[in-house]
Parts: sequence; C-alpha cells; structure tokens
Amino acid sequence: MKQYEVNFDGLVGPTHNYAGLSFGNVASLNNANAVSNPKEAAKQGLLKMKALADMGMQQGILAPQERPDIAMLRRLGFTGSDATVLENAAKNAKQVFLACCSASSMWTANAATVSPSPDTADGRVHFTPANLTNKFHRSLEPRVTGNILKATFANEKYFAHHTHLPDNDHFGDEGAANHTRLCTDYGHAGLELFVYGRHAFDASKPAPTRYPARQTLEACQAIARLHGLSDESVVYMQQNPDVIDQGVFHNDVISVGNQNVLFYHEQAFLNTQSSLDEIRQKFGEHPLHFIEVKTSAVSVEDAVKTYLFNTQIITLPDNTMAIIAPTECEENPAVHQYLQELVTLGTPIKEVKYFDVKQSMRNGGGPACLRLRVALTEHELDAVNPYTLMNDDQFKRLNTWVDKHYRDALTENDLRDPQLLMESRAALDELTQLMKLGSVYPFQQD
Ligand SMILES: NCCC[C@H](NC(=O)CCC(=O)O)C(=O)O
Repeated sequence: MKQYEVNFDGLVGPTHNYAGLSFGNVASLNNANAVSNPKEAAKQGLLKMKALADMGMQQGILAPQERPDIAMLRRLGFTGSDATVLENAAKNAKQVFLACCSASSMWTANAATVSPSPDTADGRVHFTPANLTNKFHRSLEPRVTGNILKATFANEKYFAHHTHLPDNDHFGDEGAANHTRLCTDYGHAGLELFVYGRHAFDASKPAPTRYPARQTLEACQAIARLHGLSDESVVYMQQNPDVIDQGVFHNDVISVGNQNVLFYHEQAFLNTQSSLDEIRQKFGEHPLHFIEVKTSAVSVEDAVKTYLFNTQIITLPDNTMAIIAPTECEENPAVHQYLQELVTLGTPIKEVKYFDVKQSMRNGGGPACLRLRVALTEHELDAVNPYTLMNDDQFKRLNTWVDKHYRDALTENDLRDPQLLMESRAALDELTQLMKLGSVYPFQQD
C-alpha cells in the first residue's frame, strides 16, 4: 500500500499581527508593533503549499482560528456588545486584548502531536492538540484546534482524537515542534523523538534560567501513553538549556528530522552522545544519517536568525530529499554556504528550495512552524476530508477568498475596530463552507 507524509499547513488568519507576545522568541519581541500584512502573509503560505503540491507532495490545509477571541474577553469580565467588549478591553487591559487578537494558530507545528498508525497500539493515527500553556495568547488555541482536527480527520475507524493535556505548566506541551519521527518508510513503525525543555516535577534537574522552557518531560510521557507508543519506539531527549536561553524556544528551531535523517546543531541537546546512542540502538540496523552542524560553521545566533533548522526536509516522489528553507537562509553568507555544501555531502538531501515566508518569520515562524506532519497510508488519506487538501481548484478558491476578505495592513489600533471582527467572522464562516468543516468556531455555535 502507498504511504505518504502529508504536510498540513496553517492558513494565516485575517488578524495576523505583530504584538511582541512571545517572551523567549527573539523575532516576536524584535518586531513588536510592526505593521503586518495579513493578505500577503496568507498568500505567502498558500504559495508554499501550492509549490509543495506541484512537487508531487500531498499537501493539506488547516483552518485558522477566530480572533479577536470575544468569548475569552467575556470570560475575563468584559461585557456589553461585541464592540463595547473590544473598546473596553483595548483601553483598560491592552496586553490581554492583544493576546486575544493573535493569529498564532497559523503555526500548526504547534497544533498537535501526531503519531501515525504503524506506531500506535490500536493501529489508528493519534492526535493530541497542544495545550500551549506557556503563553496566554497560545493557550486560547487547543479547543478549537481539536474541533478543526476532528473536522479534517473525521473517521473514527482511522483517526483517534485526544483532549489536550491539563492546562497547567507542569504539562506544558507545544506539539509537533518538539517531536520528530525517524523511520525507514512512512508506513513502517518509526522511532518517535520527544524533546523537552525541563522536568516539571524535579527541580534538581537542569533548566534554562533566562527564557522559559515551554515543554516538559512529563507532558511528552503522557502523550506517548495516550498514543499507545511502546517504550522501544520512543526516545526522550532534553533540549540544551543554554540554547533555550539564546532564543531557541522550540526544538524545531535547532533540529529537524525526516525518515532516516536527523539534522541538528551541535548545541541542540543536553546529553547528545547518550541520546544519539539510544536512537541508533532503537532504530536498528537500517542506515541512519546524523547530520550535525558545528558552531564553527553556523553559530546558534545565525541559526535563530535564519531558521536553518526550521526548514522542512521532505522526501520527493523520486525518493531524494529536499530542504524547504526560508529566504533568510539564502541571504546569510555562512548559512548559505553551509547549505550549498550540505547537498554535496552524500546524504539523502540533494536540493535546497527557498521560500519567502517573511510575514511569518517576523513572528518567529519558519517553513517548519507552518506545517503539521501527518504520515498516512493510502486508505487513511482517502478518509481525510478532501476539501482540506491542496490542489489547483482549492488554491484558486482560497486565493480569491483571501482577496475578498483580508486587509493588506494591520496596526495595533486596527485590532479594536469592530468592523475587523465582522470581516473576520464573515471570512471564517465562508471558509468553513469552502473546506466543509461544519461549525468549528464559537461564533458559529452561540
Ligand atoms: N512555531 C513558531 C511559533 C511562533 C509563535 N510566535 C508568536 O506567537 C508571536 C505572536 C506575536 O508576538 O504577536 C510562538 O512564539 O509560539
């Protein structure tokens, strides 16, 4: 049977903006208050999706969330009409208000952790939405993420959906950004690597001191249990606390894997050698490529600036691998030189393709942040909601939809405009029809 890795990219929402909400994420803080362009952001994302589909890849789309989150503002005590809620929240609790406007669901690497069917005890594909507890603006996402995932993967025979982990820092979970799967073929049992930033229940263990570690070991273990993964097919690795303190807020900013390739920076992990030994032992006899980038070739600072590791490594239909990199990597001499060499090293990676995703990069999201990987067999792919898959028709429809509903400039002040709320709801209502999702948003359920 055929098997695929399908990338489900997040569609950028109509309120894409820069509010400096993510302490520990250098780009987010540096671009606070910059003017954003939601229309361009959505189109950059659609172009990347279409380009991958045109390369012969299976490409999916995950719908964005409703923002501003009026339901949350009401839960926090703002009352009156929607316009009054917006006005009072913007005036009296600006930071809370801005958090409730973030279109951060666009980074679907943080939507959920996914375990493909060959890895799980019941032979289904398992999904656990990430609780994203470390940042208030992101903690608004998991419930609607669950609704969207259920509407996208809507067949219980093939797909199992779990509730997100408890909303507490002890179980802080950032989803697939801290999870990589190594395998020989997508349809064969794989080795799931969970990378955590700290131990929640053991303060004696190493942890970063400057910036927060968003993911805990205990969260990773809970997900492995929920998904029915065997101990032999899981490796837990601690992220190096020093790189978290240098702005590596997710593991996918410093390492990425695909099939039998693990591409990582020398400083990415805390106990590198023992973790790699465990991977080698559990992966078995098959060929495995560890591609380690030395600090002397690319500094952690350059890795964070260019998102060298927030690249997608994809297996093309001819079975060679390509790297999907942001144009920032091409513009940085050290990183560009490294990538030019990489394709000549005799690893499965043979090609680099650059994409302009600057609107996302300014908030600390590269090509890999924009996608959730779901390995599927042919039958499972047939069971996916077909309107969530990218093709020529859906590309045209979604571009027309963006042109109709999205603004091309958004400042902090625009976010309090009740007209923007109405535009966004009209856009999302139409989108749920285009993607046949049903009523996934709170405003559709009132
Ligand atoms: N995987 C990439 C996630 C980027 C995301 N940025 C943000 O939420 C920035 C939002 C703002 O600052 O407006 C984060 O840090 O979780």
